[in-house]
Amino acid sequence: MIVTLTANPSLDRTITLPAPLQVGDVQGAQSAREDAGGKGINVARAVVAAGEPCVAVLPLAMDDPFDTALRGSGLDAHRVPIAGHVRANLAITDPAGITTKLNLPGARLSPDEISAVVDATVTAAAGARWLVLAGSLPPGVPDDFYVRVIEAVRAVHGAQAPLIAVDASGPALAAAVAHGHPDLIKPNDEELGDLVGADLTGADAQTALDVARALVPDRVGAALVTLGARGALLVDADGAWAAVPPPIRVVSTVGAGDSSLAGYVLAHVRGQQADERLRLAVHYGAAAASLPGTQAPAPDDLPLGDVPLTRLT
Ligand SMILES: O=P(O)(O)OC[C@@]1(O)O[C@H](CO)[C@@H](O)[C@@H]1O
Repeated sequence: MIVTLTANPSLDRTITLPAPLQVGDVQGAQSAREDAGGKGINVARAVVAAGEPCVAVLPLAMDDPFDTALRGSGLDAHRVPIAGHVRANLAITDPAGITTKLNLPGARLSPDEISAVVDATVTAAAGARWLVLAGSLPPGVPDDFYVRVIEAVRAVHGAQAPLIAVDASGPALAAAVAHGHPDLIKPNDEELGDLVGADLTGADAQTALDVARALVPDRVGAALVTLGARGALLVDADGAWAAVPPPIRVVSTVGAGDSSLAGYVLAHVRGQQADERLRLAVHYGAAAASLPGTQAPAPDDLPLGDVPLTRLT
């Protein structure tokens, strides 16, 4: 079983434009859709679509309209009651596959609500193979929140604790790497650069590897670094591999990284080796980018074509 925690879920509104976005202009949209989103929820949707059991933990008020979209997704969700309401994030996509994303801060959590989210995650993690901690932290939640969750899960479950993946950015990721020793992190090029104070935007796999090696395995068990259309890099204690996606038509890149993480975890629970985990991660990321909105890919959505892989070390 896989458990995900989304501390800051979002109702993802995607607007598709028939022409490139013109800032400051009035433009007619072609279509719109809404998905129950937030990084951990997106991971959970891809995992469930692949037939693996998954529980998604999230803070959610009883009367939140987000629950309608969440129920529609068919996820097994553990809702931790809070007073605030889920944010709505906006993605605007154009015919060239360029996405503009506007994210709101999210509902403020009180100290009691934060403790309830930690407790619910510890409970849900019993017997799980993976715990995926994903996304930004909402207002009121301190930067070391993921460290707190990791420590609580490991303290309660000991040797039976699940492997823990962290998909975050900025101070939340920095704290998790400095103090939590996650089993896996999944930064993109920019987030990895922020972590070490370097500009890695657009970097190739070898450059990203040189940076990631400073973290793996001393600070994190492994790093899956997504590089957008250039594919991804996997670094663990035993080696490093790079993979590139098959050709696709990009529709919406929102959630592609989440699907990559889902692909990695799915391959891991199926007993696949590091290179095959990376291959499935890249395949899932490509599938998500070829689907509209934050739609999570099912196995049938995986694009045809190879995912060429190179061993780097
Ligand atoms: O504010 P965060 O949590 O960093 O990002 C939120 C978000 O952009 O991430 C997902 C795509 O990865 C979307 O479902 C959601 O809108």
